[in-house]
Amino acid sequence: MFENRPKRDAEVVFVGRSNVGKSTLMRELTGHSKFNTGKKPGVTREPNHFDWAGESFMFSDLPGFGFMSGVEEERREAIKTDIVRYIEEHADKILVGVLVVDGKSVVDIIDRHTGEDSIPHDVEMFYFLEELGIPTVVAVNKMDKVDDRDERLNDLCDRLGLYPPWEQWKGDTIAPIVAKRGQLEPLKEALRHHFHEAKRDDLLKFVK
Ligand SMILES: Nc1nc2c(ncn2[C@@H]2O[C@H](COP(=O)(O)OP(=O)(O)OP(=O)(O)O)[C@@H](O)[C@H]2O)c(=O)[nH]1
Ligand SMILES: [Mg+2]
Repeated sequence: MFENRPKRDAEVVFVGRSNVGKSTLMRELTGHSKFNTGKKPGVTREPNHFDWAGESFMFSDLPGFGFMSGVEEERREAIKTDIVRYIEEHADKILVGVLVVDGKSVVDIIDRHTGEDSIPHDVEMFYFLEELGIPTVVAVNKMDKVDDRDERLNDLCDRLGLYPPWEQWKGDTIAPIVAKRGQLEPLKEALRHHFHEAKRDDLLKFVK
């Protein structure tokens, strides 16, 4: 599983539920249209790596996790296990993990899945990246559909254990974007911040 990974020493991975716009985001970020996007969740089943000849860097769009209509529970669990293994295995190469969420629905989904002994996928993935010591940016996508912007973003911070107001996390952790329209500057800014922190200013050109 996931054996098509090019050998690169620096990588940014995109993770998130199915249909949140990961592939759209990759397409906009790289200016490349090879990524399949679609209305139907579960479009991406294998990682999509975007690398450059002669460069040590790549972006990787990992498959979506969580509910996908028409995909069996067992298959969904297998995809999630593969994602977790992939990240663990390549943690030393992963400079930044980008958790992509749908700004309109993420808080409701988190609240719906928070139980006595269950933790929602998005929150779990955020903590998982943190535990591995991978700097994490939450790309809050589809902000074009959100009216109560500040309230939504503050609620999301609260659910992720980040002390509100959300503005405190701007620039490194919380990045509201509209991938569909190429409005990605907050995410690019956060990526530049983390590249710089990792002493990889040579990579800034990929997020200009
Ligand atoms: N309103 C709105 N829709 C968006 C935005 N970005 C992506 N979409 C739409 O969301 C749907 C899913 O986009 P994808 O990029 O395929 O999502 P994905 O996360 O790669 O999905 P999987 O491959 O199933 O994991 C598409 O219909 C996109 O056009 C956005 O910023 N705003
Ligand atoms: Mg996709």
